[in-house]
Amino acid sequence: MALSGVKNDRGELRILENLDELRTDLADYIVELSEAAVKERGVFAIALSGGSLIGLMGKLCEAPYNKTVDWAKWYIFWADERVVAKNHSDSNYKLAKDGILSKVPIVPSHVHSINDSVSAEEAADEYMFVIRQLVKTRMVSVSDISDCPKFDLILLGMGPDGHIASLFPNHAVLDETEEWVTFITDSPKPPPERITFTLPVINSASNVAIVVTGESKAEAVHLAIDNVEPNCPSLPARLVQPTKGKLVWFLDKPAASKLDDLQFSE
Ligand SMILES: O=C(O)[C@H](O)[C@@H](O)[C@H](O)[C@H](O)COP(=O)(O)O
Repeated sequence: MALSGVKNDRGELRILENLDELRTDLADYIVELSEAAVKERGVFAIALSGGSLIGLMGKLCEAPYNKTVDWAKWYIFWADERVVAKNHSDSNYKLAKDGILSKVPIVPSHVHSINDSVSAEEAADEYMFVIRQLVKTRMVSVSDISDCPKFDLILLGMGPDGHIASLFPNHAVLDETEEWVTFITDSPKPPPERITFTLPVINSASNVAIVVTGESKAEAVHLAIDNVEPNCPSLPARLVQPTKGKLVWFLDKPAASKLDDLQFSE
């Protein structure tokens, strides 16, 4: 690992030498959290995003991970999903299914994807209902300071504009505090219709990881992590501040290249 440490109150930074190291470190991190959750609660509730994240999780389908993970205990959710058919190339479900879920022995009934045959609003409502049922049975834990679900791990990517899940800069969706899952119909990143976890749910998780690679995101990484003046309060990634949970950033060197006060070991 090139560098790791805690930065201000912005969580733990893991800056990896290259993508291969990042893939391995990310797989080790996920497996460690899965083992801890299964030991403590008997299950592991993990929420995925779309984008490059899924490819970066690919090591989980390889030895030794594919054989050692207790896949039967995994419950899969999406922190955000595009409202398209499940077999559409834009579907985050399809991305995860093709990239990971079809390659490991996950229990099909533990995979909680959205209803793709209704409107974005209905899909968000239904998804919240599904999560509510699983919170009741404690397949998903509950926050002890709010009534929010407490996912064992929420995995996020970040766009060059600082968006995470489908929470975009300067969008009213950032102010949603009542609902666990909401919807948008005007996403600046296509496709326009999406459902997304809200900030209160993301910030109630036991663990949140933001996985960012590439130089095009270096400025957003700087604005999301460093003490910048004027502050960028509406940069969604900056609003990820788990109340009691732990935030970890997985960055490659290009993504970390504009962070203040960092010296890379060569
Ligand atoms: O469905 C989506 O669009 C995502 O969940 C989104 O939040 C994604 O994680 C970021 O846009 C980063 O995507 P990249 O890693 O591909 O840039």
